[in-house]
Amino acid sequence: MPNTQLARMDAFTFPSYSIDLSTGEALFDYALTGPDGEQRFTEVITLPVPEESPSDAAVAALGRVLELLHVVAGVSYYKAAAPGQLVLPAPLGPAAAEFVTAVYTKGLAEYAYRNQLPYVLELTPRIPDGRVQPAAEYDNSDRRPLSAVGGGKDSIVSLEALRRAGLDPVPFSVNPNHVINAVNAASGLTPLAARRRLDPVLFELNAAGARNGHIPVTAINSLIAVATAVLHGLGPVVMSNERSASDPNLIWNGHEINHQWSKGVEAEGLLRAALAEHAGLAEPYFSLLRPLSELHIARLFATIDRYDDVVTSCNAAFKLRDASERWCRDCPKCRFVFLALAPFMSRERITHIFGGDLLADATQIPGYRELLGVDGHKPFECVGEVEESVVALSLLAQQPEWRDAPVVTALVAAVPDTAWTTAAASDAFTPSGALSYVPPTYTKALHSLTT
Ligand SMILES: CC(=O)N[C@H]1[C@@H](OP(=O)(O)OP(=O)(O)OC[C@H]2O[C@@H](n3ccc(=O)[nH]c3=O)[C@H](O)[C@@H]2O)O[C@H](CO)[C@@H](O)[C@@H]1O[C@H](C)C(=O)N[C@@H](C)C(=O)N[C@@H](CCC(=O)O)C(=O)O
Ligand SMILES: Nc1ncnc2c1ncn2[C@@H]1O[C@H](COP(=O)(O)OP(=O)(O)OP(=O)(O)O)[C@@H](O)[C@H]1O
Repeated sequence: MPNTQLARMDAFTFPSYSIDLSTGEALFDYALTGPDGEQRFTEVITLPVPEESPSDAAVAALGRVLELLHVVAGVSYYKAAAPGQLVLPAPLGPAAAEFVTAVYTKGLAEYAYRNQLPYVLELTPRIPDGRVQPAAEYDNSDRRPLSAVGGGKDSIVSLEALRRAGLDPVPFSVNPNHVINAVNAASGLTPLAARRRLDPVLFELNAAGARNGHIPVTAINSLIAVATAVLHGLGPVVMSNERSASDPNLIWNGHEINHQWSKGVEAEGLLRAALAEHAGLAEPYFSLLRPLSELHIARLFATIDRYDDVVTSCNAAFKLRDASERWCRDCPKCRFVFLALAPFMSRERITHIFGGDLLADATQIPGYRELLGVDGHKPFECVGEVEESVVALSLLAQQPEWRDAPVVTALVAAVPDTAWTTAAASDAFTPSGALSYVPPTYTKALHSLTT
């Protein structure tokens, strides 16, 4: 379909979804519609099939979770045209409606900013009239947790914390790649995996110049994880989203633009409320690491060495095509994670993990200046706060092994005095008492690593 026709699309709809419980395959249909006709899409999400048939209560709760997933996974296709009308398939209660609205506005905020589409930030979904049948309560909070694994340091810290606390986690990933498979193998735990296949038509439209940009992928992966937990009779989904994920990159037209919005605490609270209201789930989902800074998580990761040969946080390794083998060593995320880990491990160990020493490479200085707030705004990537980077630098500047590294000396000279003052008073290693949804049973898991 030519882009001129896509540009005239005026509505996005959700024709149908279905699931085959014998294969775990769910089909989610979408349509962009306009005066020139419609463009249909089908996304295929395949859940792992449990050995034992799920109970009727689990099947009922699963159906409700999939209704939310159907709507949320539509963001990938909506963004190809960004029409003004978002026409939801069925009535929703207030909490589910608030969550869905936030996914399409706040979750697409970076996309709206980069494509200069301010109306996306104000989208109000059209919700069919009618009352939603209240969901039966489904309490699986005392079962084994499903722990999302992304292959990076954060999910490894959660997995080990849960294991040490005797909570017997089941690792879970969507489309596990070689990195995630290697992390799971290093854990020695038996994982579950779901598959997600975007409609290939989307890639054709992208190649032809359709609108494109970042989507709130964690919201999609989270709902797939919750669906898997329900289908397998497992307990809460445990994420590894840190406290700085809630902080925006910039403000645009009065709106916060946050690359990591669906990893943030607002999204977590909205998703929990939507799942309680729409699917009856009592304790479906939380982030174990929410009270911690990235720097604190890095310090905890340094105490665990069984994953050194496999851990990879670089997003380039997670591309659908042309993925890098492990760390690319030249992106904001590689720079930040190296800086955050370096104060807590030997130069030899970190060079082994990354396959190189970023702080010995002067070409990295401009990228580090952004992370330290000397130039530009916080990059659109999963990186910690400027303050955390300055605290890490201040620790390195005191260590004989690191203080003369070319990047460290250049950055120490570049950082303004005010930043050092702020870093000196930083609470980077004090778990935050602010909003967190970690239930009491799981607080001990966090304590097992932080104390
Ligand atoms: C790996 C990565 O960072 N991808 C982002 C990149 O996409 P790119 O085209 O370079 O590669 P692919 O990921 O292979 O995607 C190909 C196209 O497919 C579309 N698409 C992909 C996944 C999806 O769920 N929906 C889609 O529509 C899209 O059109 C791609 O062009 O740039 C894209 C545009 O900015 C980003 O959208 C890609 O991000 C992925 C969705 C992704 O998985 N990114 C995570 C690594 C990521 O950024 N995580 C954030 C958390 C953000 C959140 O709120 O959840 C983080 O860790 O901070
Ligand atoms: N493919 C995936 N399947 C399921 N969950 C995922 C996947 N990728 C990431 N996640 C989860 O999403 C959340 C955010 O991912 P993120 O990439 O920030 O974490 P990470 O890989 O654990 O650590 P790091 O920040 O070091 O990369 C984490 O809870 C992670 O476990």
